[in-house]
Amino acid sequence: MNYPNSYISVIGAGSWGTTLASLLAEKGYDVTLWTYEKELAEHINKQRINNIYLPDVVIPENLKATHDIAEAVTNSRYILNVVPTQYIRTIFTQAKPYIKDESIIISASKGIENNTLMTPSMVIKEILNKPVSVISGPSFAKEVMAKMPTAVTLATEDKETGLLLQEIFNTDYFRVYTHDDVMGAEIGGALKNVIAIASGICDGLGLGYNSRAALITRGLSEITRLGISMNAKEITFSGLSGLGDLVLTCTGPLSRNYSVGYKLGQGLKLSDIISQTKSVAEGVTTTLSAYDLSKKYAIDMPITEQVYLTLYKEKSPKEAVRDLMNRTLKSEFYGY
Ligand SMILES: NC(=O)c1ccc[n+]([C@@H]2O[C@H](COP(=O)([O-])OP(=O)(O)OC[C@H]3O[C@@H](n4cnc5c(N)ncnc54)[C@H](O)[C@@H]3O)[C@@H](O)[C@H]2O)c1
Ligand SMILES: O=P(O)(O)OC[C@H](O)CO
Repeated sequence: MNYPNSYISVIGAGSWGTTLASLLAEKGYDVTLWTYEKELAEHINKQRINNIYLPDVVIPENLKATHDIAEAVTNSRYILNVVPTQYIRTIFTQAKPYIKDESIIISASKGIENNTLMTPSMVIKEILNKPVSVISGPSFAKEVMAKMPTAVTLATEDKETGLLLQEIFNTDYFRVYTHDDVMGAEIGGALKNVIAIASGICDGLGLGYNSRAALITRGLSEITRLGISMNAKEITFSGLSGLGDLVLTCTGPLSRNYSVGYKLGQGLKLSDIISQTKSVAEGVTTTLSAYDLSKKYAIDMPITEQVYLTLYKEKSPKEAVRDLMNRTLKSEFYGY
């Protein structure tokens, strides 16, 4: 199939970048996948396998990998960011001189930058001075790569770009819905990772299904409160990038964030858990940002606070659960 302006760069060859790059290559686009690791680009080009982040799955022949950021972005009409959040600023600053003015930028990363408290699209927009669209929602890479039915949100600042990107990403197993709330899509996608750590902790402690349902519901409540204060739309949090991704990540053992929490609940130390894998659990660093955002906007975020104390202040998971349950009693909904 031939598409006009069909060059697409995918920046970041973790499991999600590799999956989205493969999906686009299978649709017939000319896809270049930028890898942080030099040897990974060589391996993908020779063996058609991402042996570090997504082994056992064959990568389409028309996908080219490169470790050279200039080569990756120079001819591209579309540039898709899939770099873990804390590295986006460095990588896009390096890429900036080679990115064409007319390029369309999309971000698929889910986190909040530490210290600046900016979402991925805010970071990239600051560097490139252009609008950035966001693709988010319940989407485990392994399941998308296996072509299991998946639905996601594509949030854009303008409708025309939304319709264009919807056509580009949509397949018969990857259903793309347009939306206009970039901030809401990113806040939901980033903060669900924090609640997923809490959900994993509960399961690791063997606390049953009631606690998990409570965490999902009250987690959504605190994510929504923060999102609204950051000018996101309330309705976004009941959509795919909000509730949808929260449910998936809090209940699916495929989630890296849930798995970190589960191991913490079983008594392992955070530093040991992280050192055992090359994969990123964005919730670990995003917890710091989420905690800072709750203070900045004066929003009550009790689950986020307990995850922060557990990850960074050596509070035991059991004590965190006890303190969550023993807070001052209150009404479920403000104003009722
Ligand atoms: N994996 C999924 O199912 C999935 C789904 C949706 C969104 N996401 C999001 O996509 C983003 C990328 O996650 P992933 O799962 O593809 O990654 P991953 O955990 O599979 O791989 C880690 C990635 O980090 C990169 N990396 C490590 N050190 C780096 C550095 N110093 N500079 C730049 N890059 C470095 C690696 O090259 C690799 O691409 C995250 O924000 C994640 O939340 C992931
Ligand atoms: O494995 P996780 O916890 O990073 O979650 C992956 C995706 O964000 C799920 O939508």
